[in-house]
Amino acid sequence: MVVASHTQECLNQPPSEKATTLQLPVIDLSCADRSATSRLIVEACEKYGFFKVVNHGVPFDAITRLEEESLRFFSRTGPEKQRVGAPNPFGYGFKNIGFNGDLGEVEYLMMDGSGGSSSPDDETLECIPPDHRPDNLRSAARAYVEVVRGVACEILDLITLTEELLGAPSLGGMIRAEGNDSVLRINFYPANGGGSADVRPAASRAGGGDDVGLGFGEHTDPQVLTVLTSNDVGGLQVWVRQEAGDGDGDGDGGGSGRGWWTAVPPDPTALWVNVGDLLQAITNGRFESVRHRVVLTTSSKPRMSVAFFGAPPLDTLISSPNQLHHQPVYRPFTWSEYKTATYSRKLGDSRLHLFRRCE
Ligand SMILES: O=C(O)CCC(=O)C(=O)O
Ligand SMILES: [Fe+2]
Repeated sequence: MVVASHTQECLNQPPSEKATTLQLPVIDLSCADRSATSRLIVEACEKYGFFKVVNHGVPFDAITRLEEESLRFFSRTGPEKQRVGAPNPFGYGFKNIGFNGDLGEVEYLMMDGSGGSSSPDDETLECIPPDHRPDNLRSAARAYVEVVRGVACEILDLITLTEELLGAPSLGGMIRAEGNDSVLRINFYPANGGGSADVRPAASRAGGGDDVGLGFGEHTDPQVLTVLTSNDVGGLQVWVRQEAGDGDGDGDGGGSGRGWWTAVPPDPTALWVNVGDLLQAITNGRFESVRHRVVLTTSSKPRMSVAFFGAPPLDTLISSPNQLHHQPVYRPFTWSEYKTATYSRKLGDSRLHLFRRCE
């Protein structure tokens, strides 16, 4: 999938095309019929690469505690926040998303999401004076990772119940494995896109739109699966391919292929799941990793989101089971190789095509 990078030019500029609204799939994880749930998840992954999860079992308290502690952290002064170190890989970043010049109106914290007993960011924190250490935030993040990782594994286990994947190596096992490379990212987008509502360009105001800038540029997540939660401030948009949706937009807004940017209505009680690039490769392209972005609005409240990115240990070989292909689309590769390819490119750049087999 070719993904256009719109990020650079768009800092503080709302994207020109408007998002449509569309009913996105909702999965009830408490449903006792696991095969029916499995079918619904597979259908959602094939059609949208994205779905909402309700009755997921993550206690609302765990989410609100993490949000409150995160808000406390992001309310500190810039120099205080920077004391936790740059996000390399764990730490605090702002405006620069990643290492290759991508910019967004976002502050973020990268934390270990592996659920392992000793976490690499413990060492990073050793050098920070105790009164600057976000200890409460870290314990809230650990508690949250514990449960959200379980949800990610359950969803992956449900996917492997489908006939074609029966007998394939367990997808959930990849994220449960000792040494899994999962991470937690807490995003904080300023109210009013970081300025007053009047920062909107005239064209946007004339159109009656309330978008004020780009929080997080268009991209796909490189890992297996992302589980996202946010507060009640919207901004997330997903790209729905024309074959999947019945959107009423003009259908050629961004990236490759025809489709629509679709606004995801915020729901702090729900989780949202994105198919990542690795899952696209494992399913031989049957699932498509979803392109998404965050467009800031005139909300007087900051948007906060917490993304759990489920990833296997670095040396895990990514390949699709025989049942899923006559012709494998991608050559086998390790997560480590893929990660290197991802982090040496820009946020919106296409990466999976580098791993396609030569025809
Ligand atoms: O803030 C959001 O809703 C999305 C963030 C995101 O896409 C990411 O952290 O990869
Ligand atoms: Fe993302």
